[in-house]
Amino acid sequence: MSALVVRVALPVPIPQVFDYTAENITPGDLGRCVRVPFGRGEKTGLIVALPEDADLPVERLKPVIAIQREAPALPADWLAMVEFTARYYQHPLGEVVAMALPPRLRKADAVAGTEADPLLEATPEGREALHEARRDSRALAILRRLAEQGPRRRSLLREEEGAPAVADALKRGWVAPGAAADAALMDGAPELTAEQQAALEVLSEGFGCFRPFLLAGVTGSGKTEVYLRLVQQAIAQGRQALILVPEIALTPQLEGRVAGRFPSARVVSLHSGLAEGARSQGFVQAMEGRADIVLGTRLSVFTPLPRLGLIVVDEEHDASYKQHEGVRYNARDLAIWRARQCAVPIVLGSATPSLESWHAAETGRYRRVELASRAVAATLPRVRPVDIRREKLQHGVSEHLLRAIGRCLERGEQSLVFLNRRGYAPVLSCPSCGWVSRCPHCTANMVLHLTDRRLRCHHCSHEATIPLACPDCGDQDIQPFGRGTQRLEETLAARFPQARVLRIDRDAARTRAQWEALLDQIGRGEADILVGTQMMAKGHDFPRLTFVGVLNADSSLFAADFRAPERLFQQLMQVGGRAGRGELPGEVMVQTQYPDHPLYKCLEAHDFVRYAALQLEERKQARFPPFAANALLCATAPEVAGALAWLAEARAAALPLAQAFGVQVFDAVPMRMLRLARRERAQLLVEAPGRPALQGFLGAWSRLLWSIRPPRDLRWHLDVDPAEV
Ligand SMILES: Nc1ncnc2c1ncn2[C@@H]1O[C@H](COP(=O)(O)OP(=O)(O)OP(=O)(O)O)[C@@H](O)[C@H]1O
Ligand SMILES: [Zn+2]
Repeated sequence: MSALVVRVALPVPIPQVFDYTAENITPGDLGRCVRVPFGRGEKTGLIVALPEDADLPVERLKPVIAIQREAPALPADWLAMVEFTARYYQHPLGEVVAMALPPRLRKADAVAGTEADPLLEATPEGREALHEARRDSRALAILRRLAEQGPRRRSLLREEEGAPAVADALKRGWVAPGAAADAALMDGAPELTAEQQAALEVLSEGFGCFRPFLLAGVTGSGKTEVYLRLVQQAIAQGRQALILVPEIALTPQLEGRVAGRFPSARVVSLHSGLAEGARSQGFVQAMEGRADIVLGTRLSVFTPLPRLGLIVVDEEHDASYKQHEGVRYNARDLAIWRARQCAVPIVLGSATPSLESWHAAETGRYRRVELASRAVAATLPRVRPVDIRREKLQHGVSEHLLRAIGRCLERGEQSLVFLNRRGYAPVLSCPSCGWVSRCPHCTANMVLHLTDRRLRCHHCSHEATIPLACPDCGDQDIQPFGRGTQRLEETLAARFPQARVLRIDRDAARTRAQWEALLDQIGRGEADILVGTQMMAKGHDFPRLTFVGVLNADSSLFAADFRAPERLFQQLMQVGGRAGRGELPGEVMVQTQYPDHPLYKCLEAHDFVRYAALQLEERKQARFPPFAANALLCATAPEVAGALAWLAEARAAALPLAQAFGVQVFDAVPMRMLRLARRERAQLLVEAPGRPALQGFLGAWSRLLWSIRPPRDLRWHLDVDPAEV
């Protein structure tokens, strides 16, 4: 068959695909990258359809330049997924493809590593040879390894023992490819607790069909162990497992733990810190079915997996699953869609599930499985609010908290003081004229960083030197106001001169390597007091960490965003959950001016269920998600008036549609943080009774939006299911 027309998704910011002609096209070319003329230049895109007819007369179409046939074509289910993403998030398909495909594949140069990588095992002849051998050889060393450790990937053996030795052993018939299911071999797994075992039994009933589970397990309950057993079962069935983890959690420690557990499985790890080549290679390995486990952050939800058998989303509530720029997708939600599409079970795990998932479990859409106790520790840590209304704080820290740290030090244990604000002080100000260090480009203050002596805007990264005197009135007595992690570190070091104080925030861990080094240092016990931001809040497991103190939690208690209390509760439960995970009991103190606030009461009682019920009731009254579905239309311009005017036009276009779909389109408003990086911002909210209504409306509305010609300096985007409103 030689179809003539190919339909191509190109990375251009318009919701359109483009037709070209090509010769000798076969159905196998669907999903291949292609180079085409575009405008005055060339572009690379993906063939997304082989239509019978083009939208234009065929003679007016241009021919493609080249089709990349060396690399495998993207499979149909992958195309279906990017098409769904484009449709659901109202984003041009070509840009979704460009985001989801690793650069090397996009560039249409071939990616190495298409070779098969079988699991090798010792044959009966091999075992005999091992017994009879009198002289040692490299090939025998391979046999010994296989006899002791079970089957192993050929590529791993080549790395360990050298390629000639592997070839030699194969030639002699001592080793041979074994069954794929051998990759399920598990190493060093602890025996499950009765509770973990019970959970595993329920979850494993899900294999073979679409079944969404919510694994609600308290901090330290050993959810990871349960995931790993499930992964083992999936691999034993000859299937692949996809494990999604939050941005900050994917460390070599976790990679090592998973790879170490499955010595003969191929584990592909995907995250944003990966070099282009490594990402492309992992992607291809997964796509060709050679990877058994894909472990990765949000983007890896787009990894093609022909033998997919299980999806796990760890810490499913985590904000990093939602992308905040470009294609504003939520990887957890796409993972659910994908599990349904591939008819596989999906496990969403968390100690503090998102209210969306919790509600889905309450209403029976997801099946809830619980782990109510910790795996190792006898109890959950004791949590106490510290009332700071009448106490004189020492540089922001209460005496209660300081004494608890002191006791912890005496016992030789680690403590963590959590303050979600990096830098030395959030602002520099002048006491005589009221000048503050504002960012010239944003509605925000510039943060004082003393380690490198700079003022820095955390929103646009604008930097300035620290003035010696007030720029407005010349007063030399300008002062840092408030505190950040650097100042807290200084305070604690002064109070506990004998202690090793270690600060962990984005400034201390700029690169993945620095972040790793810090975690190793803590793990080796080379720090007594940790000062950390949210980077330290989740996932970590340090058995000697027994005390957690929290500063400045109140600041998000009355925030304007309706999700702020949910996030605060999750964050406090997660950070508190770092205490007392091993044999030693843990303690948590939260400084607050509102010790009787229901949030702190629920936290004290470790009562997620009650807090979730309270929050869901409020959401129901106010018609917030999950009792409604939202979208935001956002516009930015040099002046907010321009953004508001365009949004008003967009709203006028929406009104007739809104009525038809039963959705409400609110007036455009300037954003709370009006200026960001020299642009002013406004948005309008769309509220629908549910996702189907919202989707129906957005589909029709966005077609109109693309047809309203915006002023040249205006930019706009839609955010479907926004994380913040
Ligand atoms: N069955 C078990 N026997 C012994 N140790 C276990 C068992 N299950 C888990 N552990 C250990 O308990 C600790 C907590 O487990 P894990 O980190 O998986 O918990 P989690 O539920 O993911 O916690 P969090 O949500 O707080 O991150 C780990 O050190 C883990 O190795
Ligand atoms: Zn700024």
